[in-house]
Amino acid sequence: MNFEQALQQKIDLKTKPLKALGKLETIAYQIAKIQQSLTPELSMPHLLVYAADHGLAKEGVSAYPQEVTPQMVYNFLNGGAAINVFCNQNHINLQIIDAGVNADFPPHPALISSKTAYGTANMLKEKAMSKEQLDYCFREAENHILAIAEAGCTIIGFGEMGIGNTSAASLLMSSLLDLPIADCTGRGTGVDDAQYKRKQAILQQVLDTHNELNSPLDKLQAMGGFEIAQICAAMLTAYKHNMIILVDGFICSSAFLVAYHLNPAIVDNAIFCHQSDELGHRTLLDKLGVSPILNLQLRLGEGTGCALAYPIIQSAVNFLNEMASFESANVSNK
Ligand SMILES: O=C(O)c1ccc[n+]([C@@H]2O[C@H](COP(=O)([O-])O)[C@@H](O)[C@H]2O)c1
Ligand SMILES: Cc1cc2nc[nH]c2cc1C
Repeated sequence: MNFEQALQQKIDLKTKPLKALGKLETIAYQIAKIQQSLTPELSMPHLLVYAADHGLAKEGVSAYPQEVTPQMVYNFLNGGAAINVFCNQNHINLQIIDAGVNADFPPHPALISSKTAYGTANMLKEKAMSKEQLDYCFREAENHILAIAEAGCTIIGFGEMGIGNTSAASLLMSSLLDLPIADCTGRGTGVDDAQYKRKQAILQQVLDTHNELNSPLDKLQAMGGFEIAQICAAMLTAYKHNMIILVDGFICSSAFLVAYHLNPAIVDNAIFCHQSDELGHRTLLDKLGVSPILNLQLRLGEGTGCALAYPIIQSAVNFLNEMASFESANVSNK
């Protein structure tokens, strides 16, 4: 019997009707396979929130002003945001990364500075970032994930904060999946009908400006954001270290999409935690052929979907490790 067969048998011989633990069985199988262990472990869960500002925000593509990005970073550091609450509840180590916010922050134990610049350039006029800035994003994220992996973390979730970043995510999705921008663009923080029409028109203009680009990295450079680039690199590095990768909502999924185009095998280690209400996320997940754990109509970001799905992932690992088998519990199997 090979490893996969032994694993499936272990799941099937638990005291339950065949397949009765549904998606928990799929998650347990995936995690055991990643770790090549019939007794997998979730150790030192981390959640990293990458924050950055976007030059395109000047075009009025968000319902909120750009200052909200640094203000929310302070909120994260003071423990007042949704992600703080859910990480505390589930004992997940939370760190905030300044990937390129348009403000300076005093040192804080939960804050890592990987500041690329004070926000990206306006991609309607030029590429969002230079090649050097993209390289910096990759170097910083790789070093950071390496340190977390070496400390013994086996499961890592990613979140983001950045006014304007649904625009970058929609552009990457449209360009990488070759879909009309209308199928990839939602209301983000909640733009009204007039702003939504304008957002779509501006994003179409950005696509037309950068339509000569072919490689995923060139698209990321032209239409991404510093937080999206660092998350993409962090996910690729987490995969290299065989970590379990928790993917949050629309923006994190767009970062994953870039990573997937660079290394499709990454999907083996990814758990999609939540289907966001942001228009386009459902299509993106369908295109990847994945099915998320939760659908709670959230459209917040911050990694909240990961933190909320974490206890379900724990339950999947725990049933595999702790539940009795038909034989050990003396229960008749058909
Ligand atoms: O994660 C999601 O699915 C999601 C969907 C809509 C909005 N957001 C959050 O809202 C911000 C981006 O929205 P916007 O309208 O400024 O592009 C950013 O801080 C995200 O974390 C997040
Ligand atoms: C208040 C606020 C909190 C957020 N958290 C993630 N994105 C956000 C956007 C806004 C506007």
